[in-house]
Amino acid sequence: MCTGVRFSDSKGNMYFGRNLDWCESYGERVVVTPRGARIPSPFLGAIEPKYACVGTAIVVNGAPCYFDCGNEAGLAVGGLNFPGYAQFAEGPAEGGVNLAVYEFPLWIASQFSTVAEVRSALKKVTLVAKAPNEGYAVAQLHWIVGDAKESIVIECQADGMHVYDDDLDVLTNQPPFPWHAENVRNYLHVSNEHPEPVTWTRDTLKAFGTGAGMVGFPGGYDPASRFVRAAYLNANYPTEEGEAANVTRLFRTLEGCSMCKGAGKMGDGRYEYTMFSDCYSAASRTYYWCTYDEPARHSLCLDDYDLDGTELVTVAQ
Ligand SMILES: C[C@H](CCC(=O)NCCS(=O)(=O)O)[C@H]1CC[C@H]2[C@@H]3[C@H](O)C[C@@H]4C[C@H](O)CC[C@]4(C)[C@H]3C[C@H](O)[C@]12C
Repeated sequence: MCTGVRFSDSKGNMYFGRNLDWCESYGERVVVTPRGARIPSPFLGAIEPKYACVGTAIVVNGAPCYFDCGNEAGLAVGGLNFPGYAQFAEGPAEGGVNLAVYEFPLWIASQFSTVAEVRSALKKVTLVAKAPNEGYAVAQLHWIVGDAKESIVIECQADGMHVYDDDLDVLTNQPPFPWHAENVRNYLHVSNEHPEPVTWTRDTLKAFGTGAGMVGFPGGYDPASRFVRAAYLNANYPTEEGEAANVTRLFRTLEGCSMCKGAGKMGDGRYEYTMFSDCYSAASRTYYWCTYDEPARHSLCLDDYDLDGTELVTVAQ
């Protein structure tokens, strides 16, 4: 499963990241798309970036198929599994903007600078069930898109595209986002306060220790439990100053939702675990990541690259 999180620091700088929970690698890399790149697109002809972006992707026939990415203007997007609900158009619609599912994150990050712009542009978009080539399936995803101010969730189902304001700034997996937003209301009693002693009959009861107000906090790896955990941790993390502390905040929040090998099997018997975690810092235009086997963080700063270049830059993850 996957978990995505967004927040802004006290100066209004966005941090956006995700856990990639899965069982196998696709040979993904960290990929920079500069403004001068011309990305082949099945329905548009080419995507011409207005903004350079960086994220984790596979590159198929010159097209970066991003799992998630952030751009130089401070907008970021992540795709998370949504099987059983995701449904895309069989073919392109007449008029409007037709996009293959795999190019959606690139299109968002390369064309827009704010969530408001994306929300408005989506009115004309049809997402078409098209894979990058015959070697891949169409990914069954929904997406979280964030900027310095807000985030939205985009879900395409049998009845069309839904765009939800995400006032919790988190996303996990199925069922649809409105269900998770309601389910969180079951956890209003969960609190970080240390409970005062109470008297029941003639007994005075004292808390065992820190976390006593969190009994009932869901600990599972299922999407609903991770959604509640991510929303609670994101809402309660104390304000931090500076890039390093805020990057740590993002990674620690994700860690609170991460999956350890052995704990949960997929339907086909393989273990699912947090293969990598990442964080895009809009202020420094830096993409940070770490993997399951190597938890030390790596980073790539967009400013270190020629953002007017024409070639994709690919870095081992
Ligand atoms: C599996 C990943 C999502 C992880 C997740 O949410 N798991 C949930 C598990 S569960 O169902 O809820 O059990 C998704 C996120 C991005 C996806 C990839 C990206 O969309 C890029 C290409 C797109 C191609 O169509 C398929 C391969 C692919 C390389 C995708 C493979 C896979 O679907 C990825 C890696």
